[in-house]
Amino acid sequence: MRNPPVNSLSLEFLTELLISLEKLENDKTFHGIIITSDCPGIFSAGLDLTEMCGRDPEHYAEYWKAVQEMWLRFYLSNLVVIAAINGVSPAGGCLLSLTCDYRVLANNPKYAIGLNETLLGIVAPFWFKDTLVNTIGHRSAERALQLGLLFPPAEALRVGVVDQVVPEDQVQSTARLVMAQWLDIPDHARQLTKTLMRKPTADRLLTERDADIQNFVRFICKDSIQKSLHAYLEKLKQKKG
Ligand SMILES: CCCCCCCC/C=C\C=C\CC(=O)SCCNC(=O)CCNC(=O)[C@H](O)C(C)(C)COP(=O)(O)OP(=O)(O)OC[C@H]1O[C@@H](n2cnc3c(N)ncnc32)[C@H](O)[C@@H]1OP(=O)(O)O
Repeated sequence: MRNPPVNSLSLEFLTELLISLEKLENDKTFHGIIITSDCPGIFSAGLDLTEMCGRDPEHYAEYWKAVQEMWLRFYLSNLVVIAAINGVSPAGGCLLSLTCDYRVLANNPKYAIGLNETLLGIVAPFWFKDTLVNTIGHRSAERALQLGLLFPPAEALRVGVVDQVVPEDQVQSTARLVMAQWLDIPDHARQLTKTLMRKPTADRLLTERDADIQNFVRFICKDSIQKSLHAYLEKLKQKKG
């Protein structure tokens, strides 16, 4: 991912990600992809706050549809998808990694990962929640979501948000080793098993997709939510000054 400075998932970047995924899926010489970051120290800052702040309802609806599409397409991809997480990964950045089949995280205490939406005064939608529950179980997910926990590497491994923590200079090589193991499995059997495991979760969003967009638009348009997102963005900008 190369969307400096922080790989935020803007509408344009999400569209590029989806086009890239589609191209790779349509090229039958590809069997797997490794998602990693070109921004030093940052895997992805998550959803782009500027797409959710000070825009009109039509824009929010279009943006949310793209976020849903990203989740659906990566979560259900027939390719083996591995996240080589070489930086901090809050909220939507964590969600993107949770769509992958395997997560390797660099062992740097700054590289926290988690769904921290509540800390921003927002609520992780049900499909964010379902993805986390499927990964770490109900009790751990409930605690992590309510408290908006961002896990440092050792904790992330203990709770199961990531599958492996390795020294920073070994993230890419480890992801490639893991990819080789996954690609050794007969493709059709692995793909069908992935579908079996993930389709019920994806189907829930597919059947409630329009309602989920409407909920998002209603929620994000609230004055109180706009105020807190605006204040949060300002705080991020002032950090430098
Ligand atoms: C009732 C149920 C209804 C259901 C409703 C559902 C509602 C759900 C709604 C939303 C869900 C959202 C999920 C998300 O993903 S929200 C985004 C969460 N992300 C964050 O909190 C991360 C914020 N960023 C940071 O913490 C830092 O930027 C960090 C990634 C740690 C990098 O730090 P650093 O290297 O120091 O860089 P800066 O902070 O200086 O940032 C550089 C510039 O980038 C801008 N920035 C940062 N993050 C974002 C972002 N997520 N979106 C847009 N822009 C971002 C930052 O403002 C700086 O900008 P500038 O250079 O102009 O000052």
